[in-house]
Amino acid sequence: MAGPVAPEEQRFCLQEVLDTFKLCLSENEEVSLEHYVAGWRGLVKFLNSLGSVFGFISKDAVNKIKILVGHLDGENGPKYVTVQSMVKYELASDLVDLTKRGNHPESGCRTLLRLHRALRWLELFLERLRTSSEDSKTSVMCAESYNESLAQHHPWLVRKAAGMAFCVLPGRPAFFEVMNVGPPEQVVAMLGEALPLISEVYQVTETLYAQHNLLDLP
Ligand SMILES: CCCCCCCCCCCCC/C=C/[C@@H](O)[C@H](COP(=O)(O)O)NC(=O)CCCCCCCCCCCCCCC
Repeated sequence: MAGPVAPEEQRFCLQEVLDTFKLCLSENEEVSLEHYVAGWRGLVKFLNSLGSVFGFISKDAVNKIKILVGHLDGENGPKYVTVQSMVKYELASDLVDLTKRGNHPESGCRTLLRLHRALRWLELFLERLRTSSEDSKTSVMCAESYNESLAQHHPWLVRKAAGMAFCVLPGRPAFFEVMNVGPPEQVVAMLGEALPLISEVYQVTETLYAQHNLLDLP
């Protein structure tokens, strides 16, 4: 017998979230900020479903999402339609602190950069999950991915706290279950489809930021 239907937010499926990253890229390789933010919202929901230990991480992500939504919904919203237009607009209008923190601590450029770096972590972690075996440890895969990416931008205390949170990640079977995609083979297949799209969004943003020397924004 089928159980009671879970409320909408508990039934979400990671595939839908990863699919939003597909919507991010337009034909001319521009990254839609609205879809980018929607992708992150879904990931945060997933993170929250893993437990309150991850609260400090999701809180920071939510803050960043809010800042970007504020720009999107603000009076200059049309300038924030794509990451490309945002970069162009904020640089041309001197709205970015380029070398040290100053008058623009909430620029779209520096805020998105934080999520962009986290997207690299996601790419590395999902690739490890995809190629993992039944007895692989999610905590180890997560820590390795973090050390190769985000950790390089975090101070000691944040790295320590993140490392502690990783330890309580559920094991691979339970983790796959929370993803709510289906049996492990299906999770692996879904990841195989989603990953190239996530990498592409990452690469396009990375190239854009590199071209404008924005990869180290304070
Ligand atoms: C599944 C386990 C999830 C582990 C998440 C790994 C990422 C660990 C990041 C730890 C960040 C700690 C919070 C503090 C961050 C800030 O200091 C720091 C710098 O900001 P600032 O320059 O404004 O000060 N912020 C950041 O680097 C942004 C972090 C954003 C992290 C978002 C992580 C979302 C994770 C989504 C999980 C989805 C997993 C899906 C897998 C199937």
